[in-house]
Amino acid sequence: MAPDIRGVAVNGASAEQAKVGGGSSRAFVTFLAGNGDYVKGVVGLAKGLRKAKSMYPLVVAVLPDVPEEHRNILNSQGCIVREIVPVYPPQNQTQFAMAYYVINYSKLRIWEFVEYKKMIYLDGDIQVFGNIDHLFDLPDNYFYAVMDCFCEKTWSHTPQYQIGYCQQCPDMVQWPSDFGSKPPLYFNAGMFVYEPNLATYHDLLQTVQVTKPTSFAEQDFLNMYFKDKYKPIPNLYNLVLAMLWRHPENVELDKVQVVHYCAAGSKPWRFTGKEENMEREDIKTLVKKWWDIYEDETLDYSNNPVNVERFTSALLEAGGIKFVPAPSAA
Ligand SMILES: O=c1ccn([C@@H]2O[C@H](COP(=O)(O)OP(=O)(O)O[C@H]3O[C@H](CO)[C@H](O)[C@H](O)[C@H]3O)[C@@H](O)[C@H]2O)c(=O)[nH]1
Ligand SMILES: O[C@H]1[C@H](O)[C@@H](O)[C@H](O)[C@@H](O)[C@H]1O
Ligand SMILES: [Mn+2]
Repeated sequence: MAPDIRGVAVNGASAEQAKVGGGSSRAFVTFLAGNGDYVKGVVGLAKGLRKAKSMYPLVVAVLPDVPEEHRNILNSQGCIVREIVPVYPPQNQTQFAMAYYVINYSKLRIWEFVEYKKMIYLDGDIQVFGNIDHLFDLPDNYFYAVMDCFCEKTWSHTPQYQIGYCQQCPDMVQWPSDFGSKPPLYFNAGMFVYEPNLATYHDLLQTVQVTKPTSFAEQDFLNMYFKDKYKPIPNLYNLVLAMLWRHPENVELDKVQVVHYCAAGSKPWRFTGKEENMEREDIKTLVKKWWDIYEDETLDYSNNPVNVERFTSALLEAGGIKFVPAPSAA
């Protein structure tokens, strides 16, 4: 049987580097909480990354309330399961845009994964339809993510929504001068490229404890914290579905690599088609594409010895050894 090398740093970070940070390896990372159906999203994502022939593993940061059974499913799909301790924001009367957003503060723990030099965070309700490994090559020391859209009802508590201003079409409605300065560019925190770092990690945790929680929870917090390091990347790396009806002129659907099923009613594993906009053909097609990956048994980790070969190859090459795969028995 092929060795299980999922936990091994693909690009050769040493144990010492792993302890202090600055490791040289790369991985995708997602977040999972609770015993509900988001585990399906993560399984879909693991299979999508495999279909896209990504070189890098998927780490799943799980809260203690994720049941053993779900962790086993993730392991059997080749994921690296890492338990994290929940992070709670300071007590407050905040109304989150969605009540469960409070758990997302725990995402801050992923800055602690310093055995990886660079990581790409993806929400569990994201699917990749193309290989995005090249994003790991973006210059270091920035925070890369896609600009959000302010047009959905989840934004109705904000001045942006109330005056109809969206950074996706900044010239349509001018920012009124008596509203103070225009807000800085704001990213959707369902996908981002970042570098784990212990100093940043401790500072994030300290800062969050003295920051008033706001409606988009850690997404608002990360926007505030990284505002000087943020570099927008094209929306084909995180298509927030509402863009399809709010800003179709900014979407080139055939080029989209990463789809974020975040619009109300769009989670593929719960899809009924009944909610507003969910009857659209483009939405139904994207939901079907998610299911095609989720149900494709050839994408299961157990059916992918090639996957193990690819990791082995990357590992050996990092050590200067050329890997020659054994001829297939078929
Ligand atoms: O019961 C749950 C709920 C959420 N999640 C995880 O938390 C992520 C965020 O939740 P959603 O994807 O449902 O939320 P949205 O896409 O609407 O949220 C957006 O705003 C949030 C504000 O907290 C986060 O920043 C999130 O990453 C960003 O995409 C999920 O993908 C999933 O990875 C779970 O594991 N279990
Ligand atoms: O994080 C949120 C969430 O993903 C919502 O579904 C979307 O309407 C918002 O634009 C975004 O900021
Ligand atoms: Mn999401």
